Amino acid sequence: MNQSKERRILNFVLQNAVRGDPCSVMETIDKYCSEKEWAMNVGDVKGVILDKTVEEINPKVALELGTYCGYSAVRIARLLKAGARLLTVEFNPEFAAIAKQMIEFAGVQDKVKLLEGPSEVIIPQLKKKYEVDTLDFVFVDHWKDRYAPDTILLQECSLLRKGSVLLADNIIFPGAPEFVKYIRNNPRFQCSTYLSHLEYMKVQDAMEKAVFLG
Ligand SMILES: Cc1ncnc2c1ncn2[C@@H]1O[C@H](/C=C/CNC(=O)c2cc(-c3ccc(F)cc3)cc(O)c2O)C[C@H]1O
Ligand SMILES: [Mg+2]
Repeated sequence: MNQSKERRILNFVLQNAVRGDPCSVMETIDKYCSEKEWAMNVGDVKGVILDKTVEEINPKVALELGTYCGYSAVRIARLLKAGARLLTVEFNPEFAAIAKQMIEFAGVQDKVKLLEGPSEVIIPQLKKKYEVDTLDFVFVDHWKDRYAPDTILLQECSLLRKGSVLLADNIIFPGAPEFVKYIRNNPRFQCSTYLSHLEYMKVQDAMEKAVFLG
């Protein structure tokens, strides 16, 4: 059975990146996806916005929705301080298996817990099953029509506290119009938009930062 693109990306990393070096893994994925096969990683341009946001917050507990191949999980985890952790959610078993290997190869597995399943099932389990009190940071990068319902679900599950920060990818391309409408008109969130470029392309994209006001 022929290999998937995601499997080819992982193999390229295993053969060309430096084991235990997160930056090497990120650079290798970015090289493959800009030169050989495009893939929907947050990438090196928007990745800098993600880095700056994580460094500013210095989260103890971070959540990612949409692991895919693990590129942003590695990107976020490399910046987490000792004792901090990233929970990342992925419901496609093939992607989860690839991401797991990517995260282990990068050497950040002690900071990352990959939770396999749909976000609408995992989010309500975070407090009891995964011992989360509240989330300091949430990177939203899964199916775009899930951004708004999951933001509402996070609030319903009391997982956000005053100052919790959401960062959502792809606000322009492919776009998440319901989410943008919901979050920008919601007095409980302070929003800002970071204009950027779609991963590996000259196309414009943006990320939305939303601070929960409690
Ligand atoms: C609800 C739920 N629960 C758990 N995992 C979930 C989930 N919904 C998706 N996922 C998982 O996240 C990943 C999905 C991410 C969705 N991201 C995208 O669809 C996406 C698409 C593009 C894009 C841009 C230009 C184009 F021409 C074409 C596509 C760019 C991006 O940065 C993206 O994140 C993989 C999927 O299995
Ligand atoms: Mg994205």
